[in-house]
Order: sequence, then C-alpha cells, then structure tokens
Amino acid sequence: MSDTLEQLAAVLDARRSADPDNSYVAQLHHRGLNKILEKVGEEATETLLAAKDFEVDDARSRQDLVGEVADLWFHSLVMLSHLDIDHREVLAELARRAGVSGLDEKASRQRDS
Ligand SMILES: N=c1c2ncn([C@@H]3O[C@H](COP(=O)(O)OP(=O)(O)OP(=O)(O)O)[C@@H](O)[C@H]3O)c2ncn1[C@@H]1O[C@H](COP(=O)(O)O)[C@@H](O)[C@H]1O
Repeated sequence: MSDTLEQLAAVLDARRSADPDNSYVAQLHHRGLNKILEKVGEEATETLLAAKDFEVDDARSRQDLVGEVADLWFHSLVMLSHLDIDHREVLAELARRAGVSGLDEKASRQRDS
C-alpha cells in the first residue's frame, strides 16, 4: 500500500508542472486551492453518504464506499502537494501516534489545558 502511495505521490508531484489540457491533476492545480478544497469537501461528503448506505453483504455498496474513500485520499494528496507538504509527513505523524491510545492522548491534552 505504501508503494502505491509513493508511486501516486511521485506522479502527483510531476503533474504540478504538466499541461492542464492533458492532466486532471494539473487542471486542479491550475484552478487553485479553493477548487481543490471544494473537491476534498465534496469527496468527504460522498464518503460519509456511502458509509451510511453501506451494507455488509452488498458488494456494490462496498465498492461504492471503497471508491469514495479512494477519491477522498486522492484529492487530499493533491491538496498536500498543492501546499508543498510531503505526504510522508502525514505518514510520519501516524507512525508517531502508533501505540498511543487516543483516550490517553485526549486525557493528557485536558491535563495540559
Ligand atoms: N487516482 C486518481 C484519481 N481518482 C479520481 N480521479 C478523478 O477525480 C475526479 C473525481 O471527481 P468527480 O467524480 O466529482 O468528477 P467530475 O465531475 O469530473 O469532477 P469536477 O468536474 O467536479 O471537477 C474524476 O475526474 C476522476 O477521474 C483521479 N484522477 C487521477 N488519479 C491518479 O492521478 C494520476 C494522474 O492523473 P492525471 O493528472 O489526470 O494524468 C493518474 O494516473 C491516477 O493515478
């Protein structure tokens, strides 16, 4: 999975300077941050609607949900690339959190505030 992410990130990087007539990603960069954020918001909404409709024994609803999450991840990666943030920073943040219970982390934040 991480290979797929690495390969996609490399393609997204190259598309920043590609011709918008030949590339959807270049088109998004060309249209700017607001358009990219609009797509992230749209895909997030479509993801939660697909999740609400998900039925465990229905292959179609599984495919719908998987497809929407892929659209959301993809557009989030375009957003990071547009803002010059390396996706590996997100992976490093997730790695940093590994093994830290969300409940413990929340309790420590409440103690600190
Ligand atoms: N993973 C994706 C990917 N996932 C989704 N999409 C596109 O994201 C769009 C999803 O938006 P919608 O479903 O809302 O479609 P739409 O109505 O056409 O979108 P808008 O007109 O509202 O912008 C579709 O056009 C999909 O084809 C993707 N486009 C590209 N990639 C990857 O990015 C690479 C580079 O793509 P290009 O820049 O187009 O060469 C590709 O080789 C793929 O690996």
